[in-house]
Amino acid sequence: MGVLNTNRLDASNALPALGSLVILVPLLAIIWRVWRALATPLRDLPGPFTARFTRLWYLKNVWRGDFEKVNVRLHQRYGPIVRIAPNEYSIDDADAIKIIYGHGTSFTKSEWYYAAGSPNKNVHNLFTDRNPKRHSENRRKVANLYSMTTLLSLEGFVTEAAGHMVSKFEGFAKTGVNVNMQEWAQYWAFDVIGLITLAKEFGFLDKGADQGGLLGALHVYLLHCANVGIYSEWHPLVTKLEQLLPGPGMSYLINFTQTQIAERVNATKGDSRASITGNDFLTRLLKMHADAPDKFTMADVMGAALTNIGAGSDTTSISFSAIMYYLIKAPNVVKKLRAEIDAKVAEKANADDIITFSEANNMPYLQACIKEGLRMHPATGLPLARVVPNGGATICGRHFPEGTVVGVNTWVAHQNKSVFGQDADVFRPERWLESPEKASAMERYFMAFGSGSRTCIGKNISLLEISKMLPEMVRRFDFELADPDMQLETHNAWFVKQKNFIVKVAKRA
Ligand code: HEM
Repeated sequence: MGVLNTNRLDASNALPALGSLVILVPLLAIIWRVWRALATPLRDLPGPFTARFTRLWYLKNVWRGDFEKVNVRLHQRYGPIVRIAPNEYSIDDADAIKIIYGHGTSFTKSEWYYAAGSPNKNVHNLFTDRNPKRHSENRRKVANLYSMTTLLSLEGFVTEAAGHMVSKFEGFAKTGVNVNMQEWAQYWAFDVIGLITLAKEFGFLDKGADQGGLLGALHVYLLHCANVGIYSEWHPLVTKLEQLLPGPGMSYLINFTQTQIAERVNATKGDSRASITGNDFLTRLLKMHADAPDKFTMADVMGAALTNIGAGSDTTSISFSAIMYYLIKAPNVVKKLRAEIDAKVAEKANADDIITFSEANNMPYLQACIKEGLRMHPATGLPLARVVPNGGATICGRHFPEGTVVGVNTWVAHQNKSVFGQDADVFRPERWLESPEKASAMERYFMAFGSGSRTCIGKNISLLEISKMLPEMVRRFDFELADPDMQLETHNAWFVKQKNFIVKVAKRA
């Protein structure tokens, strides 16, 4: 009894103490946030009011899925520097690119990137690594594989997948079904990357459907990066919770890649000479491993294969769909483009053959259309966040203390009227062909593939794929929106993906 009584006494004492804590902790948190907002030397910089005190403003707006538009509006309202979180600023200034992203700069990727990789801080990949020395060592190991010279030796795979996509679209033209362009572009992009990397299509084009829940899993991954990245200290816990979600998801991707690697290793019985005869990425990666097993481990082989497969489909399909969308909306551009393609095709020995990369590269208007589509709708839709290095840095004439996070959102950059002209919001490929000076000024602020030492390693893969696929679509088919009044809807979860880009396809009249 006595013991019971004591307990009751303890509990009644504890309650008010707990109550005080419940009030005190949030109060201290508020005081600390207000103090931090007032104490920063950047307090006069503009931005949404709540973003001064909490990252929740940024999280709420990213979660809504249209941050690229919000970000453009913020700069229209507040000017070239806008606060988007207590210690984070979005920048719109072409001169800032060299300072923040230029080769040799000491700016590092921000904590946001931690949530895009493994929660285990000892596991790194090219995209997420925030250690510049280690990143550049690892990038150097594989850079040659992504050079255009190497990739051109894989052009046969790209031709094969383009042929497959064309035959699918011939089928759609016959049956007259509505086609979700972004989805089919993603099936194609997955199968090309499968061929380039493993000499095998994943089966997306064949089946016309997601394989193994991969697309769903990538979507969850992207939602995670975009949102959890803002509170990346929660990354390990949220990752654990996500593992409880049903479906094979990312494990399908990992298992598929692992199986392909194991099959190839078994087939060649570890003898790298047998695999030298092939020329896909895996063959080359296994050869690099055989030549220097300590320097290029099997984990490096797996990492590079996974990078291709994980990063190569959303980006390429969004970009390809964007170009197609703007072409459908601009019949005059299509007319001009077709004239260029037809003239090139007339020089081919066999008009039905898929256009070669060299032919595509010699079509300036085609290249301008690709560039303009990538400008109007770049794949990434959040600021590419970097940490100001020791000693601080001056950006837009303003000193930022070390540790501040700054970034340029590609959507903001590409809508800058002082760089791209008063008609920056119009799809007009001609702007890239008007004068070399103008083109190089725009090039400086063209960030579809990022910038500097962390620029996209897969850029050449995508340009090779798109340069061959786009002219085939344009020269063989007529496209129109299934609903002529359709307003394009997108969702921004790091990548700005089209949601309702549904088209009708007909054989070219
Ligand atoms: C049109 C297609 C593509 C677009 C628009 C695109 C866009 C980008 C952008 C903007 C970055 C910089 C990100 C940052 O600074 O945070 C980037 C980096 C990267 N991309 Fe791509 N990408 C595309 C295709 C690919 C492909 C096909 C691959 C597959 C190999 C790939 C792999 C990577 C990797 C590994 C990085 C990180 C590079 C590094 O930090 O060293 N991308 N990409």
